[in-house]
Amino acid sequence: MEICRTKDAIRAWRATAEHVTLVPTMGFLHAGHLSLVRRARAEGGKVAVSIFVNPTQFGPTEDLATYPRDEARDLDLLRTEGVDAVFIPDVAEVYDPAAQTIVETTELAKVLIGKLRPGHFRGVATVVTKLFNIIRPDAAVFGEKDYQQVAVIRTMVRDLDMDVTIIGAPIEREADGLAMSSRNVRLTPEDRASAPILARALDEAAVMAPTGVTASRLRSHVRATLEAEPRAQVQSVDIRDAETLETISGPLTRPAVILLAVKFGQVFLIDNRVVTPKE
Ligand SMILES: Nc1ncnc2c1ncn2[C@@H]1O[C@H](COP(=O)(O)OP(=O)(O)OP(=O)(O)O)[C@@H](O)[C@H]1O
Ligand SMILES: CC(C)(CO)[C@@H](O)C(=O)[O-]
Ligand code: BAL
Repeated sequence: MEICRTKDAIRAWRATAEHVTLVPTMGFLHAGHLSLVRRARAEGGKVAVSIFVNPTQFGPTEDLATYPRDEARDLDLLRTEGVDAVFIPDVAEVYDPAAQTIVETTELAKVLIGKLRPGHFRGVATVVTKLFNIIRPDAAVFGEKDYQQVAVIRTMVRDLDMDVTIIGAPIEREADGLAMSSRNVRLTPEDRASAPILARALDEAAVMAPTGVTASRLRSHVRATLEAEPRAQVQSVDIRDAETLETISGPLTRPAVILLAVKFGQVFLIDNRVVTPKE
């Protein structure tokens, strides 16, 4: 496995590969990330993984300083997975302090998580553009746990005519349903025990969705389920068109996605589920 810390090094590796699928990550890898690596492997060709905790997608009061990191363990896991190259630059390698250019999906960046984390999707779109320009992958895999992030990337690629195929990969969960996340390790034991409430609320919603329930009734039910858990600080519960992320009112007529953001202490967790109405 080639470990590349500079743009020049990963570009030199790229020049030796015919077809490359990239898995962008912020490290502290878990089975969710490894499922993306396997999805990338299924494309054929070479697999590259980037590990970069991108400062521009964190707000000033967010957890950049405490974001979990373990480079040696990450590299071991990727080696075991048979990854061909890892791009693991430091901040100075990625960002020129004199840079002026940003990439932003103007509407999508403002709603849902974008409202809770202003500037977040500008940071994501900009760094993913840079990663695409540096590595020039044919395809890139993103997890559907970050549902809005996948929508932002797809929109950016379409709007800017980027020649990269975007692949969404399903959410990997712990045995009790909690969506895997690097941030889960920062939950206290009590919060960890309560956190599967997100998945339970989504499971209940999936059962209710085909009964002809309205979007607002479904949303209230999910919110009430979450609020019944005293440790959960509910940040947002949204029901949107699964394809366009537009708001929905009245009975569900098309697949909808339920998007949750909940804090436990200082730990920000997200989860989502696509539900289908009655046939
Ligand atoms: N449970 C999961 N199942 C599938 N994909 C996942 C899962 N968790 C993260 N990913 C995907 O892995 C990629 C890298 O994500 P990232 O490194 O931010 O990990 P994370 O676990 O989501 O961390 P965070 O604590 O920031 O939420 C993203 O495309 C993300 O959607
Ligand atoms: C796509 C990404 C690697 C960009 O920093 C990040 O947002 C993530 O890990 O999901
Ligand atoms: N997976 C999303 C990265 C972040 O929370 O900043």
